[in-house]
Amino acid sequence: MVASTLHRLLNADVPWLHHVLILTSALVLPSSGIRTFLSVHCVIAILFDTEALLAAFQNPNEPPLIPHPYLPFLGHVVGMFWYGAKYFALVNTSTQHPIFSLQTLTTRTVVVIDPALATAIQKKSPHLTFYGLILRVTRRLVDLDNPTMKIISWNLDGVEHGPHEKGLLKESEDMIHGSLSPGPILNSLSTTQLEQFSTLLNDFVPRIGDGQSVGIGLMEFIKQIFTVANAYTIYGPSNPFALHPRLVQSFWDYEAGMVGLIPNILPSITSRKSWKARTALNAAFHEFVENGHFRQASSIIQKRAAFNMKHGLTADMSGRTEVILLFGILGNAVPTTFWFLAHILSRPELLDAIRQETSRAIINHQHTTNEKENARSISVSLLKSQCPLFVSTYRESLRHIANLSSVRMVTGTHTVSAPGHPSYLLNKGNIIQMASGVIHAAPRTWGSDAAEFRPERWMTSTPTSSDDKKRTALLLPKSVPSAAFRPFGGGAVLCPGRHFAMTEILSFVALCVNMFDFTEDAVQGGGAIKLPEKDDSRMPLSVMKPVKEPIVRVRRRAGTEGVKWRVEWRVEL
Ligand code: HEM
Repeated sequence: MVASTLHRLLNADVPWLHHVLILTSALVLPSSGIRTFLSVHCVIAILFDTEALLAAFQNPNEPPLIPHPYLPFLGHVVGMFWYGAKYFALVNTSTQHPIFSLQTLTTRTVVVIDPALATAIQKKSPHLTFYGLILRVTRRLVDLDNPTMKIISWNLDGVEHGPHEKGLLKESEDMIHGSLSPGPILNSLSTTQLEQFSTLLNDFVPRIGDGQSVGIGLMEFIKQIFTVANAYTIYGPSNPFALHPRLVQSFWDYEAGMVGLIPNILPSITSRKSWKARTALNAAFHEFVENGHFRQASSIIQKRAAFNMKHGLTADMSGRTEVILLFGILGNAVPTTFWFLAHILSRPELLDAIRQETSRAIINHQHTTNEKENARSISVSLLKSQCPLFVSTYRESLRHIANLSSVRMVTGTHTVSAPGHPSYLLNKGNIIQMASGVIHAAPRTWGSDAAEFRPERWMTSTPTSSDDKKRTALLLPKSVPSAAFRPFGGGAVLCPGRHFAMTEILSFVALCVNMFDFTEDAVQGGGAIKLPEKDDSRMPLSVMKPVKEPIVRVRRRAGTEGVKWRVEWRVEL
């Protein structure tokens, strides 16, 4: 026992020689002032080595603790705030462990880098909770009160009252997952959404009057159309944004400052813009519920309102839960669409190839003498089945921007194992973060060109026949495990909106590239759009944003100014 303690002490990453020298000097030096100074210095120096000592004494089966080099307990927290999502990549570069842990104040954050371990950890388990953790954040994001938290948290993971007793959260979660799975409800939602896109985009640049153009930020353009269309589709014609159009701006002001609301320290001062916007959104959704506008909304919202009432939520709190759902609906879809479009527009050759490829999905494409007056429809099912380069570019865009870690909290100490790895002990109270950003960029998984944006990465390398059109888009490139592509999470917590998202994003971008020419605004020099830099230094709540959005000029494509476009859900040739 004593020998093992000594062994661990000696092996700890602690400069013992330095400490011993200082301590000895402190004891032998004649001046009491210098002695006190050196003793205090020595105590402080040893305190600064606390994490190295903790690492030396940790259970060898735990994921290795990476001591912060300067500041114990706080250093990694500051690092995460300072460097945002790329902090895990920075630590990983210097350590190269498949899994490691960081001391963060009183808890340990376990960072998972290896997809095989992520596969093992993300399985449904009685020892791990997702909602237990996420609810604490949600509460602060939309300002829920104690009685509401009590109702929502009832039998959260089916532990207190068994898995068959459904509380509000479980009831709502099951309903949303069911509604957004392939089937009639999803088809009906997508149909409404695509009609909305068609209408909004046809009106965006007027069809009459050749050469008209609109100048707008590219992200701004997508925010406008997506917010209005999704609000109509999900929340119906009397949705808060239809009644109060200024809320579109409020929603994105709120979204931009959400991270600042999480500490909940005087948010009306420390995160004022976001807090003010949230106040307006909460009030509008309160009105939405109170006035019964949810009765004209999608079946998802009608059912949610009924569950909320049954479980005793007030109209005010019920409205607030919609604000967070709306963030789930728009928060990732909008920046994903931005990057997908920006990657295409900034590569003229890719744009040409995609215009050519997506023409396979355009129907009613009649070459009459009056082509300008034609109506044209894009079929989503044909986009998905006949346009592999387009689909592959969508997936590659997601790989490049999705750096939100999948999180879990350990509720019971247990071990996990995966092929090729020793078993790892996860302790109760550990916070797990599966580091999607690091996993999506690993050359080990994606090849030596992992850092490159390769639009065709997800296509079969050879055509399945002599016809190049027969190349198809893959769900995953060869030899990439499914846990290595995780923009929609993984395992027990998978985004239920992924099918809806793919349909809306492919449709919107196909409409944009076929209807419009986008150039950089003259103030930015005109010409093809330059791909903006990714902002990877924020604590993410969604996929990455650009550091600066390009300002663009949008014109109808020459020769098709009068065409009325539609995008349709299920149209086969
Ligand atoms: C490209 C677009 C999208 C991306 C990248 C995305 C990503 C994600 C991720 C990663 C999660 C899991 C959260 C986590 O592990 O922390 C999630 C959850 C969720 N997403 Fe999405 N999402 C997208 C679009 C959508 C859309 C369009 C909807 C709704 C129509 C939606 C609804 C939801 C909901 C309701 C949850 C919570 C799931 C639960 O509580 O079990 N998402 N999304």
